[in-house]
Parts: sequence; C-alpha cells; structure tokens
Amino acid sequence: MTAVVHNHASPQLLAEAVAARLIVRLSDAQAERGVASVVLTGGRIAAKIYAAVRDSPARDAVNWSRVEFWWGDERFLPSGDPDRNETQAREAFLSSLPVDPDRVHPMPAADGVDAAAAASAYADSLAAAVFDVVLLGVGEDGHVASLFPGYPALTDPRPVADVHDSPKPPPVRLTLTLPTLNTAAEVWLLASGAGKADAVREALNGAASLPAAKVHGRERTLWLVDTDALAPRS
Ligand SMILES: O=C1O[C@H](COP(=O)(O)O)[C@@H](O)[C@H](O)[C@H]1O
Repeated sequence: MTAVVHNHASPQLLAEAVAARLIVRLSDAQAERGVASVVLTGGRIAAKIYAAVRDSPARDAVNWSRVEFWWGDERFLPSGDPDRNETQAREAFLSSLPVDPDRVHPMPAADGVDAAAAASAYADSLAAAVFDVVLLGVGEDGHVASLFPGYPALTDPRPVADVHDSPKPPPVRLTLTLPTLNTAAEVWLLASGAGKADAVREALNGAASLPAAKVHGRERTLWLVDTDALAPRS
C-alpha cells in the first residue's frame, strides 16, 4: 500500500493538524471498539503535537480514560529523567488529560533492571495489545523509534529490543521492533525541519536500508511533514 504524504506550511501547523487527526482517529476507534490505542513517540515535533492535543478545543471528543497509551521507544534512563520519552509525554499532555493510569504503559525505566530484562517485560505487557495508530518521529539519519540504520534491532525478531551504543544519546534504549510496529492499523511518520529532508526524500524513494522506509500500517501509512522537511536537495 502506498504511503500518502501531507505537507504543512510550518511546524506549528503540522503539530495542530496531527493533533486534530489524532483526536479524530482515537474518537473513531472508540466509536468502533469502545477503546482506542496509540503508540507514542519522542522528539521535538512530538512535544509540539502533544501540546496541541492538550490545547485543542476538540480534545474532549476523546474519552481519554479509554485510551491505551504505549511507547514506540524509550531512552533507558531512571524514572522521571527529563530525557525519557515518557517524561516528555506526561509533561506535555498526559498530566493534563483525564487518563486512566492503568491504561498508560510506559517502557520500564533504568531503575536497577537491565535493558534486556526490561525489553522482555515490555514485550510481555503488550502481548495482547492492538494499535490503532503508531506515531513515529523520523530522525535525521532516517531512524524511527530506536531503530537506527545498520543496528541489530532492525532485524531483531523479538517484539521489543534493547539497543546499545545508540548513535544518538543516551546509548542504551528500548524499542518496539518492526514486526511489532507493523501490526498497527495506521502508522504516521512525522518529520519537521530541514535536517530531516534527506531522510524523508530517501525514505519516500524507498531506500531499503532506512528504518523509516520499513514501517507500514496495515490500513494506512501517512507521512505528516512540514515544508522544510519535504524540501528537495538544493
Ligand atoms: O531519540 C529520539 O528521536 C526521535 C526523533 O526526535 P526529533 O527530536 O529529531 O524529532 C524520536 O522519534 C524517538 O522517539 C526518540 O527516542
């Protein structure tokens, strides 16, 4: 199935448009199944999107107590560390929404457990999960979640992998793997800024080695980008 690209004039417009889409997607899923499920990402555009959801006048179209929140990857740091994707999402929007704490499923923190055991524990917790939508920030090198080009996690058959010597700090991370991400009904790839333009262009041209080119929703794959991220090579 071909991916569809939606270009937006600015990072703020991108964030507001993705927030609006997410509200509608979660509301639709709740109308169909009674519950909705989203996989969150980290990164700069994600933080803007979460703030836009929090500030949206339409946000109460979603019953937030019936949304399952998962994470696509995590920086393996102690609980509460400001660099954890969980901390970012909680501060940007989860703490402002009437979520059910039992439906918020952060990846384990580096609180005395090793990364491989943490990956295995998260795999157990999501074994029965259904994902309506997976959000994935795209990195400058074309990584998504913590699947970096050329790294073993990219071909790891486990549902969740521990990543070591990450090219982007911190060095230890946890990530959903391709077999898990690609179970989602919809995958939304998010890219903002000129630094992402090479990765976006190469992924859309099907560069086989790029993680961002390897994720696909079962029903729909969207690239939600801004103009700078879609710019042709100068
Ligand atoms: O480290 C990470 O980075 C990417 C992208 O971040 P950005 O700031 O360049 O948008 C993110 O998708 C991933 O979840 C995160 O762990």
